[in-house]
Amino acid sequence: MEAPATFMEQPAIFVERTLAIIKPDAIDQSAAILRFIEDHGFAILQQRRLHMTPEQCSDFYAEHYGKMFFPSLVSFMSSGPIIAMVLAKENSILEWRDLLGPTSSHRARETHPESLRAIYGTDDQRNAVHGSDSQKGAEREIRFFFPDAVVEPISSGDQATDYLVKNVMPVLTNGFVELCKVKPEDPLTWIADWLMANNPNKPQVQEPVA
Ligand SMILES: Nc1ncnc2c1ncn2[C@@H]1O[C@H](COP(=O)(O)OP(=O)(O)OP(=O)(O)O)[C@@H](O)[C@H]1O
Repeated sequence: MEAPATFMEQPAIFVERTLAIIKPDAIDQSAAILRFIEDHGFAILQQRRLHMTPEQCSDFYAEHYGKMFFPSLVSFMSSGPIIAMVLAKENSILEWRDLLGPTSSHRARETHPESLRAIYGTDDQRNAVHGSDSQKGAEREIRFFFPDAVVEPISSGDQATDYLVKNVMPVLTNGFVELCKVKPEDPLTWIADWLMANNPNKPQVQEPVA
C-alpha cells in the first residue's frame, strides 16, 4: 500500500556559525560590508559595536603572542571601534574566509580582486575584516564577544527535524487546516493571530475568584 502523502515536506536545516569582525580601518565602510554580508546569504544573528582595550586585543589574538607584528596588531585593533558579528549560514566558516581573501590586502588585490580585503583593506595588517578559521575557533570567538550567547551548536539535520516535528508541526498543521477552510484575505496575519490564540504553551492565567 502507498504511504499517505505528508502535509508538508519536512525541512532539513544545516547551519554553522562564525565570528566576523569589521576592523577599525574599515569601520567607515561598514554599511557596504554589512550589505555584502547579507547579499551573500548570511544571517547576522548578533552584532555589536565596541572599542577594544589593548588587553582585550592581546587576549583575542593570544595565539600570535611573541610574533614580530603582535605589538602593532594590538595597537591597530585597539585604535578605534570595531563591529563584531555572529554570522550563520551553511558552511559559513569556510565561505566567509573565502570572501575575505588572503591575509595581506596587497596579495588579495593580486590574487582575489573581488575579495573584501582586496576592496577594503590597506596592507598586511590593516586588512579590514576578520573571520574565524575553524569550528573550535568560532566557538571561542563567539563566546569572547557574546558571552551570553547560546554556545551549543544550532540544531541541524535530523535533530532540527525532530524538534520541529515534535514541537511545531502538529499545532501548525491544525492552523493551516483552519486557514484553508477560512481563506482569509491576509493569511499571514490570520495564522499569526490563530497561533497566538491556540498556542498550547501559552501561560494559563487563572481568573481571580470573585
Ligand atoms: N606579517 C604580518 N604583518 C603585519 N600584520 C600581520 C601579519 N600577519 C598577520 N597580521 C595581522 O594579524 C592578523 C591575524 O593574523 P592571521 O595569521 O591569524 O591572519 P588571518 O587569519 O587571515 O586574519 P584574522 O585572524 O584577522 O582573520 C591579520 O589579520 C593581520 O591583521
